[in-house]
Amino acid sequence: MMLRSIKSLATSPSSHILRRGYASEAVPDRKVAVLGAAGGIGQPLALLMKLNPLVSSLALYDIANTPGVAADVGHINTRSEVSGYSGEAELGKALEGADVVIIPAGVPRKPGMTRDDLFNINAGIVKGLCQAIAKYCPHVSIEILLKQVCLYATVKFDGLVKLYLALVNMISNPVNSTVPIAAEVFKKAGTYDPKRLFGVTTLDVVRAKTFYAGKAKVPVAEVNVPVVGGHAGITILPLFSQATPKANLSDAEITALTKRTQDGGTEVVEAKAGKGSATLSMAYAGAIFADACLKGLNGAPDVVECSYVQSTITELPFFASKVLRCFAPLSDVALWYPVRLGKNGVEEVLGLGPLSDYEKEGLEKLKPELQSSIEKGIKFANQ
Ligand SMILES: NC(=O)C1=CN([C@@H]2O[C@H](COP(=O)(O)OP(=O)(O)OC[C@H]3O[C@@H](n4cnc5c(N)ncnc54)[C@H](O)[C@@H]3O)[C@@H](O)[C@H]2O)C=CC1
Ligand SMILES: O=C([O-])CC(=O)C(=O)O
Repeated sequence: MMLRSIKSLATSPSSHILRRGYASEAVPDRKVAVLGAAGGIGQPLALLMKLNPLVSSLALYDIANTPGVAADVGHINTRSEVSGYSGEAELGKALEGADVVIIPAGVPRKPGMTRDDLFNINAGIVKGLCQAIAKYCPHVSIEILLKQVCLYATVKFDGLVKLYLALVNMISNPVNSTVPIAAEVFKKAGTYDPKRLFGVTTLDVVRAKTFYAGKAKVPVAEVNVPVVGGHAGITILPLFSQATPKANLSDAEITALTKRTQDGGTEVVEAKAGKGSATLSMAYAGAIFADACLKGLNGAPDVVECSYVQSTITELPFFASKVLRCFAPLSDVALWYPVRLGKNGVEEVLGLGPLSDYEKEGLEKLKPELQSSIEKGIKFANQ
């Protein structure tokens, strides 16, 4: 069987396909689009993506101010070519041919607000952007099956044309609802592939690692902590019982670490006192997750990150957990847990592993809130 994937828009000119050819197999061309690129997260994220050698083309889109950000970041002497796109009329150009689309567009919290308080504004923003992604970001993949070689060297081919969407990294809050909104929009457009839609919960992992290292007095670079569930308050469930390196922390210390991880976003919102929420640490976390997606697309083995994806790990349709580097279909429920990433997006949604009694209790407590946020997103998208 000869299998060849031609990544390109159906509407793209053939020169585009050639430009994205296979001459440099080791580091393929990859286009990353950032939507909301002129914002508090968008700007440092644009900088970090410009520093990523896996990116060959960086498209920066916002409703305003992107030309300046693109000119600034574009002067950095790294591999990628940078282009800025401003206003809805340019959204299509920003998205065309993108392999990874990162969405930090929308309003951030102010003190006293929950992430869900952002729903009314951000749900509409995310819906509109996802409609554009569904329109401009499918890649055509042609699988050619070598059917038969007979005596006279007659060769028969069977072609199978498939549509694949770019990998979508959703940062905009409330993530617990914006990911289901995106899923519904893609379903309506006929472009939904659960392996290719991710809620970015990496910042929860980043925080859990930092707080654990401080408390356990272990080198932060060596720390691993899975964080599962969702991305708001008690739906964020760090699994400190699985943290490595192991440390002998008391129940009270684990409870305090859990609460601090769950309230990490609020800690920043309050410290910024009305000037927004986490931007720098979020840009860092977003860059880590996008890098994992690019590595997965490029075929690197064993790329595992936590992400909020469609999942069957629990009865909830979306759930965050570990994902193995890949992009294959999950099933009907989402919960945030580790996923393995690969050429197609999610290759495998990894299980939760053994939970402590405290974590089991946390898991049961988070389900009603997460379920209702998922339903709210689905309802909005179908109005
Ligand atoms: N997933 C996570 O862990 C985190 C998520 N967030 C969320 O990220 C979002 C962005 O936060 P910030 O960058 O601090 O906000 P910001 O207000 O500084 O930037 C948002 C940007 O989005 C742009 N924008 C608004 N509507 C748009 C549209 N239709 N198309 C494209 N761009 C549009 C704005 O012009 C602005 O430049 C918020 O919803 C925030 O809650 C923030 C931190 C962590
Ligand atoms: O707390 C917020 O509003 C922003 C966010 O999601 C985070 O920092 O985790």
